[in-house]
Amino acid sequence: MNQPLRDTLKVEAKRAVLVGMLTPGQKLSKEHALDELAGLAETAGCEVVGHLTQTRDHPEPATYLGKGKIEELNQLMQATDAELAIFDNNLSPSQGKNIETTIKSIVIDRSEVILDIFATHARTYEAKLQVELAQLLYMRPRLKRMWTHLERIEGGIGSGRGPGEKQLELDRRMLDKRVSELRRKLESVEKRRERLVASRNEYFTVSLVGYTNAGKSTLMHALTGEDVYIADQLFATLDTKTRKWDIPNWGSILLSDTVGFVRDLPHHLVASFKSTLEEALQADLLLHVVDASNPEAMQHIETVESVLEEIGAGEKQTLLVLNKVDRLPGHQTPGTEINGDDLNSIEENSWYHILRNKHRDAMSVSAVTREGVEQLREKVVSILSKNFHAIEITADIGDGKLTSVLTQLTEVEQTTYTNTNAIYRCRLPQGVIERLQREHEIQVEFLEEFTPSSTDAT
Ligand SMILES: Nc1nc2c(ncn2[C@@H]2O[C@H](COP(=O)(O)OP(=O)(O)OP(=O)(O)O)[C@@H](O)[C@H]2O)c(=O)[nH]1
Ligand SMILES: [Mg+2]
Repeated sequence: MNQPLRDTLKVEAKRAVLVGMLTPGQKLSKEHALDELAGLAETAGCEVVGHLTQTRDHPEPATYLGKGKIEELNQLMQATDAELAIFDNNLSPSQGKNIETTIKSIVIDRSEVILDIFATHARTYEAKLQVELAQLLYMRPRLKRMWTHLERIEGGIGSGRGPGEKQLELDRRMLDKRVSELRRKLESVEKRRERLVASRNEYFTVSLVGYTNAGKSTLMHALTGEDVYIADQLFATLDTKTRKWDIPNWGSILLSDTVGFVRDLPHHLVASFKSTLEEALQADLLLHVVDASNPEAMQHIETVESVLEEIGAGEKQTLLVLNKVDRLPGHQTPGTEINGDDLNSIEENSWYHILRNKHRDAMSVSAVTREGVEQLREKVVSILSKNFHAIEITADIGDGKLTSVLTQLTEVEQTTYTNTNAIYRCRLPQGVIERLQREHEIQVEFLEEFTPSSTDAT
């Protein structure tokens, strides 16, 4: 129905010039400022044929870059035979339009590239709905410009004057209709997922979160041995995947892999993916995976923390995992134990040392060589175990399901029966206790030894 419109968001193999602005607060050097955008553009299928940066205090309101720089961009586009200019920041609809008018080529911004990658990588029904919704919401204020793209592609329908207002109005209405349809469909998928999540409540849950390409899926594979999709590309994983992680003599954890984050994630995308992420964020613990071999690691951590904040998971218990230590300059001891302070071989003053000093509780691992993976496993177990409370559960004797859930979750230390009730003594984390209370008719009493001493003397 709105096929032609969606097509204009497709980046496809195109020769592209990357454009960025260096503002005073920016920590990146001029040479590396556009590295990430290049990665995004290539993942989207573009061929990068040129770079252009401008150092300025503030963007120009109408055209983002200064007038002279736009002219320079124009010349560079011609010299490199580029069809597309990709801006590293997000452009307002009118900035995009103004620049396009001047350079007479398609202009896209960071959001558009990310949306395009998401659209290509979406596999599940839900992810596809989420991406389409985000794309339509992004397009809505830019419809007029999308039409000009289309005209150019199809050789100028409407003799360059753009579509009539009537056509635009029709498109807008069509788009709004599709948006509400998508929202409705997503709602019903979400309800179905909520039921699924509820049925998993017997297990402890841990979620892997982090910047795109940090190695979340690789770590998931290293921990669970299950096959997952791993690729050296941005946003390889879009759908939350959950695998069982068995820990011998302890129990099982459900480990979820999630979509990666990136700086300036399009707002609509965060909103669309919020429900998928929320599911993962119900977890008892988050493992925040960082590519410690990337000089940008510190900024990546900040980005991830602010997205977590935005989706209401800022306060969640989180363990930082510094991954890819095998790639650190000076690293040379595969197979040996590493736990932070032993990494003397790694250059002093490197960003890795700064990272370690700032995050002393972080675990260092390599998901590829598996160094530190065993220690990570122990740490996760010890964190989860620390949350345990000693409790006494009184339940109806007829609740057989509760007995089987409890024996899966924990070792029941003592079971006694009265005529009507079964009383279990065991240890469980707070989150699990709350879930059991929601799902079963039970009374829970916290036993002295593990709860902080009560002021209420009985
Ligand atoms: N050298 C090295 N490479 C790693 C390590 N962990 C992951 N990689 C590589 O990093 C790339 C990205 O890994 P993924 O596991 O797909 O990363 P991800 O965080 O799941 O990425 P997205 O799904 O795109 O968000 C792949 O090429 C991996 O092989 C590691 O510990 N050491
Ligand atoms: Mg992944």
